[in-house]
Amino acid sequence: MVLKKYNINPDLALERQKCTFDIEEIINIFDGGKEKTSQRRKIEDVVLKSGLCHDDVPEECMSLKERYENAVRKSCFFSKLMKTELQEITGIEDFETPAIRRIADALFKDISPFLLHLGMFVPTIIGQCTSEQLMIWLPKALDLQIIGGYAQTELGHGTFIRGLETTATYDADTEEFVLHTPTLTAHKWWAGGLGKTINHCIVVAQLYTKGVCYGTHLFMVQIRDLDTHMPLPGIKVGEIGPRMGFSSADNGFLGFNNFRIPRNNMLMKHAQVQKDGTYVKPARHGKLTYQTMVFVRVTLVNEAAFNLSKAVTIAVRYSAVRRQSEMRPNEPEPQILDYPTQQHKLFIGIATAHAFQLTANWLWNTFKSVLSDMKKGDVGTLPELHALSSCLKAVCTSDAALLIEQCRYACGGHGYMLSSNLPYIYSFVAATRTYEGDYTILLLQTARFLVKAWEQAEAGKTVTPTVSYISRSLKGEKNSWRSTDEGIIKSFQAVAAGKIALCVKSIRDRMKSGLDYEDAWLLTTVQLVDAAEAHCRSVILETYCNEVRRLTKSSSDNVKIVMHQLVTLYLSYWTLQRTGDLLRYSSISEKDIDFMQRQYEELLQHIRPNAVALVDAFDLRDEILHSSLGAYDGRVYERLMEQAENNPMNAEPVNQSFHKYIKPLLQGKL
Ligand SMILES: CCCCCCCC/C=C\CCCCC/C=C/C(=O)SCCNC(=O)CCNC(=O)[C@H](O)C(C)(C)COP(=O)(O)OP(=O)(O)OC[C@H]1O[C@@H](n2cnc3c(N)ncnc32)[C@H](O)[C@@H]1OP(=O)(O)O
Ligand SMILES: Cc1cc2nc3c(=O)[nH]c(=O)nc-3n(C[C@H](O)[C@H](O)[C@H](O)COP(=O)(O)OP(=O)(O)OC[C@H]3O[C@@H](n4cnc5c(N)ncnc54)[C@H](O)[C@@H]3O)c2cc1C
Repeated sequence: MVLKKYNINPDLALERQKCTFDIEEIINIFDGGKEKTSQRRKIEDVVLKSGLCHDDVPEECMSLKERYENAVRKSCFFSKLMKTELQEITGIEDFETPAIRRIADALFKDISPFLLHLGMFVPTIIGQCTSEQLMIWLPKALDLQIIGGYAQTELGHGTFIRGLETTATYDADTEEFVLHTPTLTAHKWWAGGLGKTINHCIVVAQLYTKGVCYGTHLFMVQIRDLDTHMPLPGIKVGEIGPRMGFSSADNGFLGFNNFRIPRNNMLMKHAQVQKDGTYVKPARHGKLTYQTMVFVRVTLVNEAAFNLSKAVTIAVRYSAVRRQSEMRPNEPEPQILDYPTQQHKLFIGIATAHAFQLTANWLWNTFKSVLSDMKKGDVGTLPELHALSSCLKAVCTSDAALLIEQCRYACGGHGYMLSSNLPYIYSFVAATRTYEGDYTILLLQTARFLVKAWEQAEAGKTVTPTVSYISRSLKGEKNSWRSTDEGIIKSFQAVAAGKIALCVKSIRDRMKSGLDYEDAWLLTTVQLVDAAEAHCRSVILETYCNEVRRLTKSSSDNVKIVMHQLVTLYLSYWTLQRTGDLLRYSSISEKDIDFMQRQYEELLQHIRPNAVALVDAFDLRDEILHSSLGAYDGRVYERLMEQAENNPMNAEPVNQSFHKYIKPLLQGKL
């Protein structure tokens, strides 16, 4: 759609005049510096000027098939743009993924069918191939001569990877693997792009050689003819059917009937099968084939932050424009943003988007540093990365989904319109809580790490920095509540330590009463999930505070003030959300809680004048927001009417169903 130009809504114009800080300063902080902001904007200009974002009919009014075809068209032209013009016009050689990621949303209200190609296929090639394999597949994948996906999940198993049923049996005579789908439940299910788009995919299958099963391994499989795109003989492939979101991502199913691939198509960076069928197991760590999942979990924290920032921008701008009810008799209707309950719904969204974005950047740096350790042969930091990426993925996607839904509530009935874009943003983020490891499953992974860390600390061993609070707790350090940033973080750590201690005690007590470890663990899993979530909260709170302090060192005083107000709001919000835990595990008193409640309410008032400026500082162009409620000019009603008028349902004054059914019904002739 072409966005009509309107004058700025007067309420929104006034809001912007109230701003106390330099918006550009905050934009630069989140982009990683002035230079990066300017690069990102250049990339956005190129894509927006390309005409690629235009749709003749709003995406939501297209059929599923039309949506898919439209998304393929755009994905192809966008890929071409990335390879050619973007590089030439901007002169930027090393594309910053966040900038490309952000502008991709100007093209796709839903999901690109190429998402998995860039999101998992290419990263798996990079992380799992030998250098010879890399030279064969990476250039082709980057140049889009082949398009791929990642087919791990099956109809019968997603979480439990060891339970996957697809087999890859080595035939030493022909030096090939035979891929086979032995049962209905062994069909690959869900892989993005698999239904109709991709011609290659990474397949996760149980490896058999010399009659022995060595567990799941990764294989590069061509599934379609490169010229005709027909499925190759022995391949059954298709789309799984309509879903809550991901409508244009053609998630697919895949079955193999004794389908043969060359030996060299097993990705052999970590484990190998030699020509004679001898299996060489990974030298360093048994779970290195899970690396792409760790990578995606890390990027999903960023996705949570980005999508939440979109939702809260829409809802805050709308709330500044929308007037409803009265605060006092005979006074004009206030902007709904003036209601403290509305501020309570929304300002935590702004603070959370900041907290998650800074945590995502920190986690990304941790990921890079672990990769560099692993390149040197040291896998010692991998368990901590796995524990961190698991809980952060779980908690950030889950919180973001809840807060995005809260943004929709904050927009009343209009938030329910697809043109608000809030339902799309929600359905995308809701899926991130499940895929790449379900919420509960990932928290249980973190819990394993925490229980082990507890046991290590108990044995007097040093534990890694993110769990050093466990050692302090074991030394008997008592928590004394202080309502400062540091004091609150320490108390949240005391909560996490207290919960881990109780889990360890429960497991031990249950074992003393005769249960084996597995049953004792199983019966404690409700507490274990809770403990892992508490640990994650303490990590987010600490990272957010540290990063804001670090990044605003040379900022102007006003930026320092407003960024710190958001930090304090976040800390106060979570204190009030977790008073039960804090009363149990820290020395917080009722008086302290009253103080925190008052502080929280005062902060809502302090942040109120800067609310619109704070969401402007996410620097999200209208074309990325795709929202009738959230455009920069605040012309909400004009856009709602525009989208109603453009609705294909209104193209004819009388729908044919009147003549076919209603009229006969009215006349008693049906
Ligand atoms: C246009 C530009 C666009 C740019 C694009 C960028 C944007 C990106 C955004 C989105 C793109 C992606 C879209 C993705 C769509 C979805 C894809 C998918 O969902 S793929 C499928 C994902 N599936 C899963 O995540 C399955 C979850 N299950 C598991 O991970 C595992 O089964 C398990 C639950 C972890 C259990 O595994 P397993 O049984 O094998 O292990 P255990 O016996 O439990 O554990 C043994 C020890 O191993 C440790 N462990 C487990 N996993 C890991 C790991 N990954 N790394 C390191 N260590 C691991 C585990 O903790 C145990 O340790 P110990 O306790 O024994 O020490
Ligand atoms: C939009 C979307 C896109 C996807 N894209 C891909 C893709 O490209 N490639 C791919 O391979 N997969 C993909 N998936 C699949 C996804 O990874 C799985 O759905 C996900 O990992 C969850 O697995 P599951 O569906 O088997 O759920 P299940 O494991 O069946 O989970 C169902 C419930 O059981 C609980 N549960 C299961 N096991 C345990 C346990 N041990 N302890 C306690 N509770 C348990 C879970 O917590 C959950 O509440 C996609 C999924 C979606 C929704």
